[in-house]
Amino acid sequence: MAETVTPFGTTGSLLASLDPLLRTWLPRQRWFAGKGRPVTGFTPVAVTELLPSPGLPASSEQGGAPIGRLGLYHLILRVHQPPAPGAPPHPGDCYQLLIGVREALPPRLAPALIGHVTEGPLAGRTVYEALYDPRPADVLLEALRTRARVGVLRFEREPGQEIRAGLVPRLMTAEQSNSSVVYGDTFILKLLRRVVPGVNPDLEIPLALAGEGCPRVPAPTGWLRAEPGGEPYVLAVLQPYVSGASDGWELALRELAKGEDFAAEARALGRATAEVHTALARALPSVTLGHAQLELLVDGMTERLAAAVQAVPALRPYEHGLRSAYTALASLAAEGRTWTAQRVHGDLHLGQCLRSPSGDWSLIDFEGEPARPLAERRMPQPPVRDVAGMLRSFDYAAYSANPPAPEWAHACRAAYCSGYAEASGRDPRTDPVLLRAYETDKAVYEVVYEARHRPDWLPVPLSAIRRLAAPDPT
Ligand SMILES: Nc1ncnc2c1ncn2[C@@H]1O[C@H](COP(=O)(O)OP(=O)(O)O)[C@@H](O)[C@H]1O
Ligand SMILES: O=P(O)(O)O[C@H]1O[C@H](CO)[C@@H](O[C@H]2O[C@H](CO)[C@@H](O)[C@H](O)[C@H]2O)[C@H](O)[C@H]1O
Repeated sequence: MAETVTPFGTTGSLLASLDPLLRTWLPRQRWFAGKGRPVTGFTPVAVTELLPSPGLPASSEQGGAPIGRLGLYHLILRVHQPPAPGAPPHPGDCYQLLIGVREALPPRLAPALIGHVTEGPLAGRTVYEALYDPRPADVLLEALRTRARVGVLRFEREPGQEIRAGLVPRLMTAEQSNSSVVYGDTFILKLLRRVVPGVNPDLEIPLALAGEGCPRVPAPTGWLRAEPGGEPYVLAVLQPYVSGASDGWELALRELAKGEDFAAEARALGRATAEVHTALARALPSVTLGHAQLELLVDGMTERLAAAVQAVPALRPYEHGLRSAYTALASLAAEGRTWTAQRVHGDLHLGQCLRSPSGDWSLIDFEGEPARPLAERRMPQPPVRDVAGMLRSFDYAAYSANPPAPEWAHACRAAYCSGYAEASGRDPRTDPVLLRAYETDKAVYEVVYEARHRPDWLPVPLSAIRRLAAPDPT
């Protein structure tokens, strides 16, 4: 990136001030994907001053008067880390940060502290995670409302969609892979954290579904893009907030705890999934997966299994049994069986389903599995892949209960498939080989995910691994 002159010097001197603080703060963030490896440095991809720093002259580019005693910087930083053991060298992931600068933090912002700057033009000031602070969060909404362009940042709003000024922001505290701010129960802004150049499915898919008039997915109202160095990034998406909604995971656990059946909701979820798939098949291209593509699919699954066994040795006794799910699929492909592939959700589970107070289900978060490369996440896939994700999720709920409730999972899984069949005319259970292969692939992914992020949960996907490796012969 070319050096940019800011009121306190160059982007280089801003980064020099932040560098030692970010090295310790960044790895502690839930959304930081490179945990377990030290941060060894940063390269700026884009640095944008949104509000000038307190006590420093306003930037000539910005031109505006300093607002209060708050400085606000938008950063896209490439984070350097040594590669994971056995992985090839990597230039480092890029993260989006919104950094506030104040002379001191009021107590309500204490959890947002990044650190105190000791050197350079910002010496003596405090830097913090600005999304906690309503003022910077308001700056973002106002920029979307007014379709602002600041430096490389392009704040855009869907034609015909209005955003009311002055909605009160609050940062969501839920565990998530990105960071979201809710504005007055009217909108939710998701700020993507690990960003990659290219078309982001979290904006692409909801926009395509909105174009089809599909009511199952909140339609984007606005978004933030940037094109530093000619590479396009989607950085944030604003959409209507489903006020008073509960997610499917919370609801499922609540019903389980009461010993209640969840089959009616599972059936409604099956219908909602099928409606989204039908709209996606209309909106975006489908392809036929023939022998060559299916071989690639099976190879991918087999490689992920091998990598997972390396990462989590507890999988080793089941490797052979699990692989039989993939060889069965390869055999069908060799016999000439083909499947239609289309754009899908890609990481569908109960937590991605919201039920409004009126009982309608919406699907959210079309980013796909964050660890997979963007090109892979945007590839057409058989819709059974999402079905498998949901079937795993019912199983997850049932096996995280004490005692486990396999009958409950069985009823939900059957009801979900029936609902899907009612709305689409295709019952996923008529495709058992593909379904088992995708369920196996998902369970393997979950084992690695839990080993990395929530080791206490590892027994939940491992119990499914045991069943998938030795399926009931009936
Ligand atoms: N449109 C919405 N209305 C209400 N709540 C939402 C909406 N979109 C997201 N949420 C809430 O925000 C949480 C995180 O959103 P999500 O898109 O899954 O982010 P991430 O990719 O960071 O996990 C969801 O679990 C849900 O509780
Ligand atoms: O939060 P994301 O959408 O990025 O998804 C990741 O985290 C999920 C957990 O929060 C994880 O889902 C797994 O646990 C869920 C219960 O917490 C369960 O409903 C899912 O079926 C199970 O896969 C998901 O795999 C991961 O990508």
